[in-house]
Amino acid sequence: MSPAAASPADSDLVRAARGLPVTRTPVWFMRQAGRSLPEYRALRAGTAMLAACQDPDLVTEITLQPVRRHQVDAAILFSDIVLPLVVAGVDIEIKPGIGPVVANPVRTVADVDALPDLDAGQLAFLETAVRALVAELGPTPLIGFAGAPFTLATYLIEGGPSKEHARTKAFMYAEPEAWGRLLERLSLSAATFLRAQVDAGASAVQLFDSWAGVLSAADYAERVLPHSRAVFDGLGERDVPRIHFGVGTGELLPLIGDAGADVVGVDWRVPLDEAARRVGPGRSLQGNLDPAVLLADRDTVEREVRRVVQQAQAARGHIFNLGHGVLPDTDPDVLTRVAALVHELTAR
Ligand SMILES: Cc1c2[nH]c(c1CCC(=O)O)Cc1[nH]c(c(CCC(=O)O)c1C)Cc1[nH]c(c(CCC(=O)O)c1C)Cc1[nH]c(c(C)c1CCC(=O)O)C2
Repeated sequence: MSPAAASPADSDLVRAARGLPVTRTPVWFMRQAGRSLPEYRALRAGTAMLAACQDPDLVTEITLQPVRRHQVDAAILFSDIVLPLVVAGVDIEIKPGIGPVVANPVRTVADVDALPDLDAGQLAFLETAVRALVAELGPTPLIGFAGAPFTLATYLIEGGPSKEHARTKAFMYAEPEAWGRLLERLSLSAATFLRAQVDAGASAVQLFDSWAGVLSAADYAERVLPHSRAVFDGLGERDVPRIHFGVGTGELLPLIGDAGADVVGVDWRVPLDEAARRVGPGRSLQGNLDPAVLLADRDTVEREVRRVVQQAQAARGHIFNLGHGVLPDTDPDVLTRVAALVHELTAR
């Protein structure tokens, strides 16, 4: 929570994303809502993940839990990257400890053409949740999000989580036209999903291209980036900062920015001073504490937080975050301490 901000548009998160002066470095954590919190586990008990994501009361409460507990500077909508597909009618289940599993993976050109499209009219539950959240959050911004076309394609084609994404790449090389159509359709549904959140009051958006780091820069630039750019372009004139994140994207950092981001999310592999050089001027950075560091002793956590804050001085603006999501075994008190430490170290 930014004590000085009167509105989310004037919050430290939005200001840092735009490279404007802040009262202190804003902090939030990817996967801040979720299994690290006992109050989340209690609330979720007996409700399937994707059902919870479509229940406005549960979405609102789960989204607020980490904001209350950790005093972070932003809420992120409780949802999932596969939700637009699920709402459109694709048979997907999120299996605990595994991730999204697709009943009928996309393996042929005909499978691509048979995918249902998302209609904005199917997102009333989402608008209800976002409006309730914005009212509850006051000056604290809500981050809306969507999965980027490539990362969604990996789940659709592999049928579930995968390490190498070999089937995905094989389809990309063997069926370039159908690949282009698939990513185009996924970009349309991601844009519809983001517009619904922003129009209901979200103050920033993050596009998760979690698995883009498995691609070469050349393939990413030619076969993926135009579709991620189309998602951001689909926001039109909506004046909210755009955060773009992937894991293992060290070689892609300049391109991740070029796709239309105000803020480039960086994992723990590239220090933020080096990331600032790769991303270039005109963009802020988000990251990049290794989530595994939170499992280490207190002194290590503090040293690593200080290092991230120090290296971030090379960036136009900095949003403190982890390099990827909170690990389920993380002690939530450590997250609370990290948020407080970042605030203390960076108070202007
Ligand atoms: C790749 C991806 C997915 N989902 C998401 C991504 C991109 C971010 C990343 O790279 O981690 C995005 C996501 N998923 C979730 C959020 C909520 C907001 C937040 O607090 O960050 C966000 C932003 C909730 C969730 N999404 C999921 C959970 C856990 C489900 C549960 O609590 O049972 C949560 C809280 C399930 C999920 N959904 C997905 C995976 C890999 C998993 C984990 C499976 C597991 O470990 O159980 C797909």
